[in-house]
Amino acid sequence: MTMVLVHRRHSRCRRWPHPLPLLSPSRLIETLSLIALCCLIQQYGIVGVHPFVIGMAGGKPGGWSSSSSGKLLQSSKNSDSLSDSINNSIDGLENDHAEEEQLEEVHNETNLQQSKTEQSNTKYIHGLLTTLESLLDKYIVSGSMATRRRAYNILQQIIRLSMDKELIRKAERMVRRSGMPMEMPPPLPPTEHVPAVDQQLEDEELHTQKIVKPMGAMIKSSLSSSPLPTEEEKQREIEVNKRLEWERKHKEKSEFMNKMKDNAPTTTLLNDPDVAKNRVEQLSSFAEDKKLLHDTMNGADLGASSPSSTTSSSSSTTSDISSDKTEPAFSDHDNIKRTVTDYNSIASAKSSELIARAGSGDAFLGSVLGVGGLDDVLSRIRRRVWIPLAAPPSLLSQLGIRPVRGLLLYGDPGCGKTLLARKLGDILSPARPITIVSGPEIMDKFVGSSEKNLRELFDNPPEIYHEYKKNYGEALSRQALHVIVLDEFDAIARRRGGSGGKGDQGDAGVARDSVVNQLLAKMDGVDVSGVPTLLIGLTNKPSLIDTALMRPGRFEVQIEVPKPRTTEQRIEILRVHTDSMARNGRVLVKDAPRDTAAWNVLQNMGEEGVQEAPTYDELLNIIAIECDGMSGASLAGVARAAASRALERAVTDFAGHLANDSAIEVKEEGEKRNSISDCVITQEDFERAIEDVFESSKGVDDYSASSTSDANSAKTTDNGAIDKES
Ligand SMILES: Nc1ncnc2c1ncn2[C@@H]1O[C@H](COP(=O)(O)OP(=O)(O)OP(=O)(O)O)[C@@H](O)[C@H]1O
Repeated sequence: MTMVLVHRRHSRCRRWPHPLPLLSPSRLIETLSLIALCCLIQQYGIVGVHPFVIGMAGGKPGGWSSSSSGKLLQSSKNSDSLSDSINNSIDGLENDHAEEEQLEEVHNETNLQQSKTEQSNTKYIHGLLTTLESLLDKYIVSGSMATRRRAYNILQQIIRLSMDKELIRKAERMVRRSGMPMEMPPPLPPTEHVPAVDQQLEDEELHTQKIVKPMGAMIKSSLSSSPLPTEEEKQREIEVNKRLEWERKHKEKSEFMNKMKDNAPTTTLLNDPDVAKNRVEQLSSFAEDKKLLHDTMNGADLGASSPSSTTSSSSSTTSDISSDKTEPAFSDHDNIKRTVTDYNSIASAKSSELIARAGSGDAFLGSVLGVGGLDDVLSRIRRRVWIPLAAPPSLLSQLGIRPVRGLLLYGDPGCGKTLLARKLGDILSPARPITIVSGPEIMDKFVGSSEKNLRELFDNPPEIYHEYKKNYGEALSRQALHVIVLDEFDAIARRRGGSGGKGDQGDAGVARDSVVNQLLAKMDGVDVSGVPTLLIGLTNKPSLIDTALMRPGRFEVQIEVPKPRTTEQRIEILRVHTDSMARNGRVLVKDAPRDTAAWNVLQNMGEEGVQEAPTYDELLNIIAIECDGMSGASLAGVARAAASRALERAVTDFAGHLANDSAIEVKEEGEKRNSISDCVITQEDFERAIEDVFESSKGVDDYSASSTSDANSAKTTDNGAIDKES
């Protein structure tokens, strides 16, 4: 038996344990099978073991030998084919290894290249992500459509190019968090100019002009070439001439309008309300002219839109001041100087004029407004908020003053903050309805939605009232003040960064911070295109509001709406809520109006009863003393509860009579009376109502006490933040 050692040239293969795994499994099986076959045939024993080939030798010594190349050399006749096979196998093995090494190298190179590509892709995508982030920040602040378009394009690039799916997901998360809609933004509005498109439009316009103008001329020339024009043709010629003249005039107007859009504003503000009104009306007349021109150019009836009819229709819609002018609007040279800014200034002057009218005289008196015991508060609001809004804008700009943008009303629950804000809205926003929204309504569970809600609140003010729209049109729509009342303001304006600035409110805290940021941005007027807006924030907890919102220029005016402290204040509130009953003779008082229910009841009580009854003022005084410590809402509750006691008595009585078929009692001769017509509220009703309200509002009053201490610990400065006394 001979030990045959089969070598491999490759040094790596000489070590033990050698990489049998380098052989492909099929090759290994083939080799082993051949060796086993050899063993069986020649009946030799196993003679050699090699790390990668188990060699078998047998027969005569020297019948098998090893070569330097590691091949088995065969000298035996019987074993020719076998040794060939084995040698082939070994050749195959070596070739395999060479191929595998080559493959491995190629593979490594590819891997290297791929990782380089991935790295540079990741780097590029990170760049895009940074751009996207800054665009989204801008979008959160401005809500601008142009920014949204750019951000959307960047997002699409990331989705298209990123090799790393995680980066795509990250980009999408960023977009969702910003509140930007994922869908494609609407196409560019016509006001956004693209030079190439503009050029094309210009070319097209020139082309159309070429077609339109000769058409009129053609008709004219064809008419003039006719030897004997008929009556109809003459009429037609007049119409054509009129039309050509009309086109010329309106072309001038169009050029003027374009000039207004392109050029910088040139004129001063106009404060005279009549002039302002006139100018705004002229603008609307111009719009009408333009529409008629458009209709005519599109084939509307020539006669109906003839120059004479256009002028008369437009002048008939203008004010009486302009209607007595013989010259049509915009015909004199001065008008050419007007710009869009003029109309905005005029409308702005008109808006302040309307506010001035609404708040003049007794408008700020509590008794007129229906708000009791808050005359101090009302006079402060008048001075700080109404006066700058009612002043002519030109005067304000000369004085360097801007109307306030935010008013914070704070105080205990039920002290009349919402009531006051509503009434103020009527004075401060006479041209359009006010918007009242509760803080929690703005907050949305979806990331970015709260900011969006807030933006929409500012960006979509209600339309101005019809009569103003009719008279002053779009210009006033842009300039009339929009009053937004934010009830439960602390829900959206809480201090950022969680309590103590540690950001311990988790995701909800982060979301709320972003809402405050949005509010700050909106209040700072980043978006100059919006209508002027006054925010009125209402809260029971002023100390929770973010301090950045309190600085001058934002919620600059902060006023406490307190509980009624004196008997007089409570009397005023009670008077607001009982005035109607007393005037209608439903309160049993000595000075009840004649021939009312109360007066009739008094008559039946006799002289003594009348003497005992209090007057209306005395009754209010008695109740106000007994209601010490109550809020405005509780006092209103007392009035309601007393009335319902009297009503209960009367209805029960009446229903009983109905059941007995005696609903109508004859009290006196000829007079038909029943318990309903005798329904009056007595002093006793009020006293029992006070007990009821005290009983039912016990918990609320406890809460009031605690929040009073909170409010009291905060001291208001007239123009600035709320300072904690501690
Ligand atoms: N000063 C007041 N004069 C007349 N009525 C008042 C006054 N204060 C409160 N009321 C009555 O109480 C009701 C509730 O008041 P309001 O909702 O304005 O209080 P609030 O301060 O906004 O309370 P909250 O902080 O709980 O929202 C009012 O509708 C009104 O009928």
